[in-house]
Amino acid sequence: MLKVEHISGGYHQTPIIHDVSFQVNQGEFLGILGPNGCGKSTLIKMISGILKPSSGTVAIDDVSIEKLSSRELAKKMTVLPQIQSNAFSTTVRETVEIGRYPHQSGFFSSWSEEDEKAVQKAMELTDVLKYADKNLEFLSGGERQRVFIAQALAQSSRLLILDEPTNHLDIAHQKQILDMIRREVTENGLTVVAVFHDINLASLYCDHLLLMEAGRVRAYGEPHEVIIDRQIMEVYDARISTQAHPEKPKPQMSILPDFDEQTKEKMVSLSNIQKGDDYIAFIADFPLKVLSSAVHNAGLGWYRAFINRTVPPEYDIENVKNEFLHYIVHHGFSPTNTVGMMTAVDTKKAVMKEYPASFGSLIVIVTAGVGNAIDVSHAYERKAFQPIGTINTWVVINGKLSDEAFVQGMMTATEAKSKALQSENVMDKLSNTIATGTPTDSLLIAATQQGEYMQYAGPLTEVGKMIGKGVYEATVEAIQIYKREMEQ
Ligand SMILES: Nc1ncnc2c1ncn2[C@@H]1O[C@H](COP(=O)(O)OP(=O)(O)OP(=O)(O)O)[C@@H](O)[C@H]1O
Repeated sequence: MLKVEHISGGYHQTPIIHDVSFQVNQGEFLGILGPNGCGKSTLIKMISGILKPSSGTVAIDDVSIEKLSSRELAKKMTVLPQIQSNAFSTTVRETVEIGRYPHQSGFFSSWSEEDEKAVQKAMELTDVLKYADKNLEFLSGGERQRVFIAQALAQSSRLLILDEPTNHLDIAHQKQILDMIRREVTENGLTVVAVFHDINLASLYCDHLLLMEAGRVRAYGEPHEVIIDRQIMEVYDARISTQAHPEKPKPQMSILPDFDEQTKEKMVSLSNIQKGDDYIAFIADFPLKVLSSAVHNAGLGWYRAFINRTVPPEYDIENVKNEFLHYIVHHGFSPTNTVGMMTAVDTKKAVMKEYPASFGSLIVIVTAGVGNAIDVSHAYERKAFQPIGTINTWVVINGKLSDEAFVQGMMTATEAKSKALQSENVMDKLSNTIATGTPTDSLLIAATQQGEYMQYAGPLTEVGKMIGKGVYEATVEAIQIYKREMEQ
């Protein structure tokens, strides 16, 4: 559809673009990224015929744009430049109607039903119909932006070139406009080239990305091939870190700030533990990075408090999310800053241990109910699910863990827990084999993310050794407490 081959050029004698080539097929969305002044807008001007390259060619459907008249070009390609916030004296409808000019012929108005429909549809898609008769000067920057997007859509060409289409827009309208453009791309074969400053939006909505650096192509490919930590950091000269998007296979990045408000390293200890009537809590005065399989706020996040509460055996598990939220609020914890777990055993009997270590220290807190322990390798033989009986394990580390260390820490802790069940001869009553856990065990690994950096937490690392020893010893003790209770 659009083929750019070896274009170079700039303004007067100043070269800006150097040997840029790429191709966009029909029904594809290409995002152009790059730092301020790298030449994105200049490239857009060259693609759209506003600025002539000193060498190289731009072709649409294999026809060089130089061979097309401006009206022919406008029918094939719509260009929405960066919007300037000048005063405008036209109405929204009149502005959108301008998009239909390439379709008009002769001196006399040839406004057709098709023109009318295109204008109406464009205003509907961009949510500006409600301002149709308002003057542009009375609209906000974001509302105006949507009017110009409507104008571009009304032009009904098959190729849309947009320079920062979503700046000025709030997140709801960014999403609405980009969802709408994406739908036109996927369902109706529209081809789009757009400049983005927001790397995450570009990753989310584009099929391919072109990353520019000083007028050249630094990287081109699918978002995962372009949004790579080191590459983005080098091109933008800013520290970032990439993560998975929660729903789509499109990498997202976070800015890593270079300021540090904290002067003194903060530590946690067993003194951070508080016991309530029916819960045990670990409360820090700063957030810890946490990976957990809790009931409330599971997954990876930053939290200041963890609670493990006792619930009665007849607890209604169906309503657990809502009920737990109410419990947290009712007990004065912040619902967005607290991780919550539950157990049928008495949390006052939780085993709490602290281990000094070369990297800082490690705290382990375990509650164990093993009445319905199972051997995971025989679990497939079971039908009924008995939710009562849980081993809840917290491992809190004074140290800084990498993501892989968090995952390895979970593995190390799980292995240590299973070994404790083996040592204590806890049986799966159905298979009559040694149990490995219970059906509802929860695990939490938390780290202060200060002090020594630890890349790994496997069994033979310093932190892994302490996790193995601590979780094993605490779980053995918790099982022994449980057994004694059962005997009484
Ligand atoms: N009309 C012009 N005449 C001369 N130089 C220009 C002109 N327009 C832009 N430039 C220069 O060309 C270079 C690239 O500008 P361009 O606007 O293409 O960058 P950009 O990547 O779009 O930047 P931004 O992210 O800030 O919008 C800059 O150094 C700029 O000063």
